[in-house]
Amino acid sequence: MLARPPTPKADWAYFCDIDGTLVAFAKHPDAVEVREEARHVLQQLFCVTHGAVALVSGRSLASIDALFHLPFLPAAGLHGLERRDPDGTYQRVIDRLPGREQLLPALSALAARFPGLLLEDKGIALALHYRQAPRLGGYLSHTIKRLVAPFPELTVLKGKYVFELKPHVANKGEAIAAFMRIPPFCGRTPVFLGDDVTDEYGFERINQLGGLSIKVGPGQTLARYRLPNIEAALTWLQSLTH
Ligand SMILES: O=P(O)(O)OC[C@H]1O[C@H](O[C@H]2O[C@H](CO)[C@@H](O)[C@H](O)[C@H]2O)[C@H](O)[C@@H](O)[C@@H]1O
Ligand SMILES: [Mg+2]
Repeated sequence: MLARPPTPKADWAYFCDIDGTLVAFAKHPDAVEVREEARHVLQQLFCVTHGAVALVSGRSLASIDALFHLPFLPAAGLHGLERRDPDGTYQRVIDRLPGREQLLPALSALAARFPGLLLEDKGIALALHYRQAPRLGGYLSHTIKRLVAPFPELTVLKGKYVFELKPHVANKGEAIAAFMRIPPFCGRTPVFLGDDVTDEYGFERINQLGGLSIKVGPGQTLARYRLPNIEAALTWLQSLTH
């Protein structure tokens, strides 16, 4: 049983996952609703911490900006493959997805074959969603394993009703570590809130850095603290800004 995290402090650095942590799941990636409360809490955190807050997501930066409309906010997209630093500089760890020419048509064909599957083309990462066809999980796992076998540079992340294919050169933990090397993050205690298996890289790195790893929702985790749901995560973050 994991404890609730202690009261947040203004001199910590805050890293937040998006889907399942700040925003409730929807049937389609574009159908999520970002509550004004979530935008507000990020803006307030940004002010109170003098900019030491970043979103760390599997979504692309373009998708993050389309959802939150906070283009000044530091963010890591695509599980750390791309980053917007506090000075606004855009960084990409890699320019192309190895095997994209083979994988995109193969996954498109798969998505076209089964109703309920959705292929999200994120450029240097691909996500095959099966939230609306959950019984296909086992079959997709085998099929995708076979498709990526010729590309050892790739990792398959199994998220919530999604298989994400990405180069293994980056992950959320490395993205957090990169932010922690630069102002205004450096020298602070890092905090990371996440809900999914893909956030475990972040929790592991936060633990190494002596920070606070916070799992939002149920499930096995390396995180040292837990908050039961999105509501509790927002309330916890808000308690710093009041
Ligand atoms: O790292 P996160 O910020 O949690 O993003 C993870 C993935 O989130 C999105 O997919 C998930 O949310 C969708 C909308 O609720 C849902 O339909 C899907 O089943 C979930 O897996 C996003 O589409 C992905 O690109 C992110 O990697
Ligand atoms: Mg998430």
